Amino acid sequence: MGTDISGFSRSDISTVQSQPVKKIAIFGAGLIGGSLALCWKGKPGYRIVGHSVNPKSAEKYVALGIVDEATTSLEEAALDADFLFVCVPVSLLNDYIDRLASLPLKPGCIITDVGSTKASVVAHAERLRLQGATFIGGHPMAGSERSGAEAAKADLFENAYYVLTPTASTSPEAIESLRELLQWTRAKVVAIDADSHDAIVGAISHLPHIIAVALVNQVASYNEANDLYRRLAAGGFRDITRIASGDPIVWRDILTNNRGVLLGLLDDWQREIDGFRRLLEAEDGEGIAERFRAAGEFRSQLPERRKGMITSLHECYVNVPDQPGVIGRIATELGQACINLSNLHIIESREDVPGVLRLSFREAADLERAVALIPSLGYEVYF
Ligand SMILES: NC(=O)C1=CN([C@@H]2O[C@H](COP(=O)(O)OP(=O)(O)OC[C@H]3O[C@@H](n4cnc5c(N)ncnc54)[C@H](O)[C@@H]3O)[C@@H](O)[C@H]2O)C=CC1
Ligand SMILES: O=C(O)C(=O)Cc1ccc(O)cc1
Repeated sequence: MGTDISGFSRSDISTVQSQPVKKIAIFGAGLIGGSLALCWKGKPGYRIVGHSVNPKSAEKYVALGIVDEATTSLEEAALDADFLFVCVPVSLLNDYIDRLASLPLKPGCIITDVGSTKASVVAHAERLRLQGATFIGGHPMAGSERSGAEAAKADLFENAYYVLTPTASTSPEAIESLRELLQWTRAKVVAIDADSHDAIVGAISHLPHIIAVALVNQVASYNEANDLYRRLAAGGFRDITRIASGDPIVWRDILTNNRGVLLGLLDDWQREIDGFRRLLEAEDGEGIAERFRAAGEFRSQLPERRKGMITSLHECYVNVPDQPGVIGRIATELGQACINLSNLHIIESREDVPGVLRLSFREAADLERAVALIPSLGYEVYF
């Protein structure tokens, strides 16, 4: 079986060529909506239509090649669509679903969303009793601290979990049809109920985002008196607080929407921290060591690294001379060696870190290959 450069096989093409083209409407093609759109864009049998309230954004979706067409008309995007993906911040989801439900949608179409919380939107859609359409809550559990259409990537969800939250009244055929479409994301699709989703994701994603932001703000306040805090924070601190750079509006909406769950989790967090305080007050070194042992044991049971919530980046620093063309050369050589660079950052101050270029990779294997290649180009690499 042959495979073409966009990754689909000839048998995929012949299967879909005989079937009518499926229209996929994406409402809000930002990081997540845009990345989903790219999973189907250019594949035979799909037409991707982007919607934005902002005409400039709609034009940008087409210019970036994320969608086949874009419109500012909700109705135009929704009409005849087989799948409608609502990819806007959580506080807007219910309103979008209300407005879509008021339109003469294609019978049998599936409306889904990508919000990071699921209970409220699923309950809202259940109450609406959609006529002829099915709503299935969805959450692709991969992302990044970046946002907007420019950050969209076709492989964002590869190997990640994609949670669907059907209810007792969702037809198995509709779930199957959405699952089939989501195969193009190469994510692992799982179905759980919305309340369990919010409890689990609250603990493994939302609480860590709160902790990261609190930690950064605590250190920022010390830094007001002494800039060394910031300058020495380039290593582990930088890594564990990466998620504090998430989009403020997206995170405002997620945290306020999952408020009930988070208040309970913060009580438990307070108890954990108070436990540490008591161990320190009692100078109980063995107690502290025991906490590290318990954490290490559970952590060693986590699944192998896969893209998911709080994916860490793999980074190295490269020392390069201040000459024109050097950065371009490194990027080109990595590209030619098929090493996927996820970000390249020029560091202004040489004092803080061992090199002036920071290269980030999503996969550890790409970092390893870059670290092996770069010295052969004549540059020192640190990681
Ligand atoms: N950021 C992440 O890593 C992840 C986010 N999500 C969820 O995906 C959804 C979208 O988030 P991102 O793609 O990260 O955000 P984004 O900021 O990249 O994209 C948001 C999209 O919504 C549109 N939008 C924003 N405000 C709007 C308004 N007032 N009216 C109409 N459209 C508006 C924007 O134009 C943009 O197209 C959110 O519900 C979020 O909870 C899910 C998984 C991961
Ligand atoms: O950047 C990271 O590692 C994240 O945790 C991204 C993320 C943010 C929100 C989600 O609902 C899912 C994933």
